Amino acid sequence: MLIFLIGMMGSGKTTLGKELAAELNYSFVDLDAFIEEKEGRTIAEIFAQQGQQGFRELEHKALQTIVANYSQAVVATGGGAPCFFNNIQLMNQAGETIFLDVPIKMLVQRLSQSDLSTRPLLAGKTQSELISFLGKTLADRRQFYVQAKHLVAMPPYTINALLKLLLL
Ligand SMILES: Nc1ncnc2c1ncn2[C@@H]1O[C@H](COP(=O)(O)OP(=O)(O)OP(=O)(O)O)[C@@H](O)[C@H]1O
Ligand SMILES: O=C(O)C1=C[C@@H](O)[C@@H](O)[C@H](O)C1
Ligand SMILES: [Mg+2]
Repeated sequence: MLIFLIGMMGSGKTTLGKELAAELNYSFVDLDAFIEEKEGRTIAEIFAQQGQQGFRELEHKALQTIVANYSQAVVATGGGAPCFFNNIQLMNQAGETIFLDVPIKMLVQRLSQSDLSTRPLLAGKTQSELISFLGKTLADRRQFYVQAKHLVAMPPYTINALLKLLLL
């Protein structure tokens, strides 16, 4: 089975995805890391050199490659991945999708403690700019995120709760 974790930057896709994959004895694939390795460039460099549109094209191709090459994996997607091309349908057809729905306040708390320079859409933003950007972005993206087959609202999540959701 392929399991895709989707949600905003800071919602815990990478953190939780690693734990879930270890629990299931599945491969763990981080879409952003997969793109960086394939390209030999960081996400920030790709944005700087090719813009967001160029990055979204690489992201779509990477997702197609993962779907074609993995059968048992937990995939932590990038925050915007479900919102471009037909990526959400692609993931829903290929496996199980879980939307990690985390309140903006908590995203801000977590992200302000992390390195924003690796996240080009957030780099250089003040705390109040971060709050308004995340609020607006989540409002735009929710229509895609809610197409996931499963929704987990609010932390704390437990691995057991996720396994139950997936009937595993
Ligand atoms: N359940 C949790 N409880 C507390 N902190 C958490 C939890 N999950 C993640 N974090 C923290 O929040 C930050 C963001 O988590 P993580 O990188 O897993 O998010 P992400 O969804 O993969 O974000 P991105 O889309 O930017 O890759 C990290 O600093 C991480 O330690
Ligand atoms: O939310 C987004 O649009 C992004 C999230 C990150 O995971 C990266 O995929 C990139 O920084 C863009
Ligand atoms: Mg991540």
